[in-house]
Amino acid sequence: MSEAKRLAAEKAIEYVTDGSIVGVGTGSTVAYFIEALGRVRDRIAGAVSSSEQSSERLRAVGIDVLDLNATGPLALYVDGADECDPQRRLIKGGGAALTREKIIAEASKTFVCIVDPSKQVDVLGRFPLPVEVVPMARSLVARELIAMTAGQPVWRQASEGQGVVTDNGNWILDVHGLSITDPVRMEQQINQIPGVVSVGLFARRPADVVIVGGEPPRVL
Ligand SMILES: O=C[C@H](O)[C@H](O)[C@H](O)COP(=O)(O)O
Repeated sequence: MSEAKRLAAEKAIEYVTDGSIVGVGTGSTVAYFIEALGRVRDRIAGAVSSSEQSSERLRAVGIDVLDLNATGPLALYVDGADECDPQRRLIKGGGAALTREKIIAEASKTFVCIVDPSKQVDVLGRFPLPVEVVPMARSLVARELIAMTAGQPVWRQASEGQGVVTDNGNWILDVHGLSITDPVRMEQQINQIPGVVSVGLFARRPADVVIVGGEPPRVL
């Protein structure tokens, strides 16, 4: 699948406009995009990054990483996804970067999502849905998620008893066993639980364009 990821990432370069600041997501597909963006770095004014990992990769290819508070709205955001439905609604956060990704998606005029064909589904939910939570609310949020969704929340751990810590200092619950027939509603409901920082459903603000890597790439 890495060739499909690379093909999707390279196609996304066509959406980059001269002199712009590009929003950049996180993950293995985005790593190919950063590589490609590095080759055209003289055409752009810099990037806003959704994670420490991507910031490092961007700097390594000679791209300035800027603060979203200083840039204003962005023309373009390019990011991967864990799942994508036919309406371009997404599950994201497999790399724990969902909150910053949601912020950059909201700040951007055009959100281009780059995926390999394995990410396409008819109904979201096969991939466990990530929810970023304030650590003290982990159990509370897990109970509320069970009551609300009938799914099974699992605390994402780096090792036994050690939660994976997001770039924002929080923890992740991955909700298994969902079949998300109304993603907009589920996104709204989960966002209302006290202690939830954000949920990895991108339905209220779906991608504008999805590029599925292949020979040739398909644009949805
Ligand atoms: O938190 C991580 C992001 O949402 C990624 O975009 C997502 O997990 C897809 O990653 P990958 O391109 O590595 O499959």
